[in-house]
Amino acid sequence: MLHYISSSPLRPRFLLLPSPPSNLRFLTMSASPSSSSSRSVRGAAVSVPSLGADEACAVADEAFRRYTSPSLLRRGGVGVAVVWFRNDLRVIDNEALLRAWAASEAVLPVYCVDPRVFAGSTHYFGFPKKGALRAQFLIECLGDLKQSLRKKGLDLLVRHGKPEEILPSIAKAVSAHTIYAHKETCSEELLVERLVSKGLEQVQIAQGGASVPKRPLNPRLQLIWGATMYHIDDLPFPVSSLPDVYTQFRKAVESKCSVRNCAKLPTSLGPPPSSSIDEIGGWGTVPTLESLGPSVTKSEKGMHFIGGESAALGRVHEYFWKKDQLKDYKVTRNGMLGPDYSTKFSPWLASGSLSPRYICEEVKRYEKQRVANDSTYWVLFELIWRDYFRFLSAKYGNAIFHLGGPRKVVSKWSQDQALFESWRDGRTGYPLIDANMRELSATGYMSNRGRQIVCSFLVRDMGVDWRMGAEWFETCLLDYDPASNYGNWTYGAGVGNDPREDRYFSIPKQAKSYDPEGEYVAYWLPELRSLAKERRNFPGASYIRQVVPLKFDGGNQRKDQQFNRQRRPNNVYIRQVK
Ligand SMILES: Cc1cc2nc3c(=O)[nH]c(=O)nc-3n(C[C@H](O)[C@H](O)[C@H](O)COP(=O)(O)OP(=O)(O)OC[C@H]3O[C@@H](n4cnc5c(N)ncnc54)[C@H](O)[C@@H]3O)c2cc1C
Ligand SMILES: Nc1ncnc2c1ncn2[C@@H]1O[C@H](COP(=O)(O)OP(=O)(O)OP(=O)(O)O)[C@@H](O)[C@H]1O
Repeated sequence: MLHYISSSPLRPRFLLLPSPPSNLRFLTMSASPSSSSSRSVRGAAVSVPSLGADEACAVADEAFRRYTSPSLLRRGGVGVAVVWFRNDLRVIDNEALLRAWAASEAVLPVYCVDPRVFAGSTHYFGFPKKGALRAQFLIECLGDLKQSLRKKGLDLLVRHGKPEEILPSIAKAVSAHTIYAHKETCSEELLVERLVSKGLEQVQIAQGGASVPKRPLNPRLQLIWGATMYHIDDLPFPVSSLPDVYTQFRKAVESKCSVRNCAKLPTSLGPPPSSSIDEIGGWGTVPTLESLGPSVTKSEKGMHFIGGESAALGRVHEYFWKKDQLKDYKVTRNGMLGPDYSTKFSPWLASGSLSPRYICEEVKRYEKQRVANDSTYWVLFELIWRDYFRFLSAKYGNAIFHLGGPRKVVSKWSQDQALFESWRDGRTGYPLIDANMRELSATGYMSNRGRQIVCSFLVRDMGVDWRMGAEWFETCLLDYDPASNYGNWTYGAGVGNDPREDRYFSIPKQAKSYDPEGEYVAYWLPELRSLAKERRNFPGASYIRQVVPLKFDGGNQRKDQQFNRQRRPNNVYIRQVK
């Protein structure tokens, strides 16, 4: 049984900044694939994926064809089933959608633009719950989902409001017997599941068919697991006994479970219950730029991620097959600059536009057709990390959001606003930190290497409450996912479930290893470009004054640097120096 604890009070605050339709963005933002990496290094922004419109459509169509299998599927249900889309904005390998289809004669897909998700504030520090870039990415996901559902004989009903208010009334209007949705694991989402269930208890629908008694029934909420590569039911232990060491978890699942196949699609998922759609006010529209507020200023640098399942399928195709990057992933994955050092699948995984099982099947296909090596395996290794954090969130419940983390570690933290703001805005005086934080604000993305470094700096060198960093990431990240975000932050802060995951990242050492020529910092901080390459990460007095000294300076600190000793934060313990 997953745990439920009440959610935070709502502090509504709309931050939804819409965008042009995704098909338009394919046209306006496409770049020649071969030039994308070098262009990003020189300056211009690149779209991810960087496929032209025709190519993107062809790739998505081909994937849909491969995952359509009319002969294997049977539809034996009656009446109407509703699909409540949440963080599963895809058609391929969407088990909730498929189950609804199999158990009904008509399917109604619904998405609720929930003010708690699109607006409101983060729990402790009141940052915007969803930054404009992620809101925009999600709008694109919804637009694409609507189009894909239409191609499959359905459509997407879009309503603004809370699911627990919308879904019961829709279920009543269309006489739905079941609402299918994917199960979540964190308390905010679990609360909504409970409220929807409760709301449905108040609804009575008459049963159809001559052979069944006419006693009215409540529609029910059927929750399905679908967020991870390994299915929760296939784990060799109950989630409550999940190992606290990642390697133990990984070895157990790799040796004892297999990844289930992606669910295949029928040729058509239709029809929708069209007769009742007019009665409930029509299909509604995906929020647009005009309807939802001011536009977001697009960064002229870095990556522009395109939302939606079609773009996700395009990125898998581009990274694995077209650019043939998969075979080198393990070597390149610690990079920071350009679109191709890592897969960039995370924004689509977080919105559910991409199934991790689809990635797994594409890895296997690549291994058969091209090459199988450490790199091809390593993408799966990383996806197991993602699974692990998701299962940990089910095991530990709200403890992953608490200051002491799952281990209830007691230590002193500062909530110094000025220090935090210098970190948030990329003004710490450390180019590696500032460049990463500026990339995050400008694009909604930061490399895994960057995330580890800025996390370590905030919690170790500044001694600032790690939840401030985690909540800022929650605001900004396109790939924000509560389990992965708070899971990684608890590790970085040394309060995670595994006491050994407690590391200090030395900035001079990281700069030398991962940005030896200062290309990354000079990209985001152009004022450093004129310096000699080896000085870009160590600019001394020619750059902003450093707001705190480093705990360990790796022997690279210049003697003439001025530190503001008053600001030196409370000590946090450090177990390892990396
Ligand atoms: C402080 C911090 C916060 C983070 N917050 C998030 C978050 O909110 N959402 C999120 O998806 N990832 C988060 N990560 C993990 C990781 O940084 C991103 O998943 C990764 O950078 C995404 O880029 P990519 O898709 O190119 O990754 P790749 O290197 O190509 O990896 C492939 C996939 O593996 C998964 N993965 C890789 N590393 C991790 C990891 N450490 N934890 C969980 N999954 C992983 C992701 O799904 C990723 O898309 C965080 C890491 C840190 C250190
Ligand atoms: N998906 C999520 N994303 C971000 N934060 C979440 C998510 N799910 C839960 N949380 C946050 O975790 C918080 C931790 O809950 P907590 O145990 O603190 O309970 P609480 O009722 O909020 O009590 P308190 O006010 O004492 O913190 C939740 O209130 C919620 O804001």
